[in-house]
Amino acid sequence: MDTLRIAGGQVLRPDATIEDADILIDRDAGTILDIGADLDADADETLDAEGCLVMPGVVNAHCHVAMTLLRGYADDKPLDTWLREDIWPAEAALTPEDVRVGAELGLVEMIKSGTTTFADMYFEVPEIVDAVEKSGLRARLGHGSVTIGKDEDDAWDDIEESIEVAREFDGTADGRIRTAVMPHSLTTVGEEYLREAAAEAHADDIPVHYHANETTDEVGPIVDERDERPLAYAQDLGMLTERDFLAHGVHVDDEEISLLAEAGTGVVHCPASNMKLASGMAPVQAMLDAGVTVGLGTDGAASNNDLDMFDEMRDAAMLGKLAADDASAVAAEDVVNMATAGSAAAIDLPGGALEVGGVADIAVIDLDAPHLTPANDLVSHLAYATRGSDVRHTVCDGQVLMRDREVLTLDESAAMDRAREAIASLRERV
Ligand SMILES: N[C@@H](CCSC[C@H]1O[C@@H](n2cnc3c(=O)[nH]cnc32)[C@H](O)[C@@H]1O)C(=O)O
Ligand SMILES: [Zn+2]
Repeated sequence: MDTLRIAGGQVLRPDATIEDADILIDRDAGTILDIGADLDADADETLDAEGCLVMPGVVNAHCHVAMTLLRGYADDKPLDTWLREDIWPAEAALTPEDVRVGAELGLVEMIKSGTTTFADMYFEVPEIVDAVEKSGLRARLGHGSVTIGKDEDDAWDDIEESIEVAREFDGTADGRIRTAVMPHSLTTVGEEYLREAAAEAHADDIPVHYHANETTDEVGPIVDERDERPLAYAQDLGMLTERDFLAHGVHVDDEEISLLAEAGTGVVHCPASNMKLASGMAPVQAMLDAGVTVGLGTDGAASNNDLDMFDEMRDAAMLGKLAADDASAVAAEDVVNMATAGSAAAIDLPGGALEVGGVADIAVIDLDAPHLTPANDLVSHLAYATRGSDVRHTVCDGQVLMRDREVLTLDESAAMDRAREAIASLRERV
């Protein structure tokens, strides 16, 4: 058996306690063999974790990873205007190669900041699949479909593509890639298309992922036209089941929160994007209290503007308190849980906890930094003080993706060079 040992660190356990322990990993199976003191010194490879906190790899449960190319491309506008005036015209000019370049840059950024798993909605998905396969990360990928403004044939083609892509790539990259059917949102995709997408996805046991209740501009028309809240509409469409997950859930009322809790549908909270686009404050504590599965996501780098999930944890804690008008709301342990086990549960992928027999998806945080000193409470530090750049090693599925801050599976400087070239050429075309 080929083994990897992570030695000498402090390990964050699923109950948020911290234990001095080594971790021994079966690299062939990609799973954790043991967690404890003085494990096998003869392991095939050892990662030093002296002075480090060893935690589950972070799970970014909602992203558009190739949007790294559009980082800083258009800022300081609300969602609808930002998409229509800037983002959609730029995206219309992206080539498959551009998406590949943007995705690789984003994957490097994720690996460097301790993210081992993510969920992604974009287009040119085969390029993203290839990049994820090469990167060693775990992901749930899908093609985002929009039908408004399209004739019927084009609209059905876009929905078909989402279904086909989900079927074709589910289980690829040795099972690290799973998929979802991804109609963009309840307002940008028409009713008959949503119904069909959900039925086709569920017929193959594939989840549906979409944006919902992100802005009041999006909720208003649904309520006016249908005299029902968006999530009641989603339930009627068959896309509010236990396997489905939605992004944002900012403007949800108490009845919708109950619907989510009863249905077991995951909600991915994206606090930075919600603040930047001034979309609103999600009632995260209320959702947690109701028993909703809540995960955490960055959304795309054009509305964030990075893919650092440690930033996101801090934002979630801060915004959650403001939204609840309660400093005890969305506490440190809650956000760490949201970014790990909560996200993994929402997108239904393994990971989010360090347990014997579980997947070896791990981030090792270097605690030897002024902003992490003194170590009064390491869970507090993860939520409030740690930065993605504090990550020293990243392991996914038992493979070392970054060792001593060097990314091993992708070429970091080449990814940056290619992104610079791609955006220069895009700016000439748009
Ligand atoms: N096939 C679609 C693309 C859908 S992919 C997912 C889309 O979500 C967009 N997006 C990024 N962030 C957000 C957000 O916060 N809310 C809604 N859409 C977003 C992103 O720019 C991308 O166009 C088309 O015809 O353009
Ligand atoms: Zn999004």
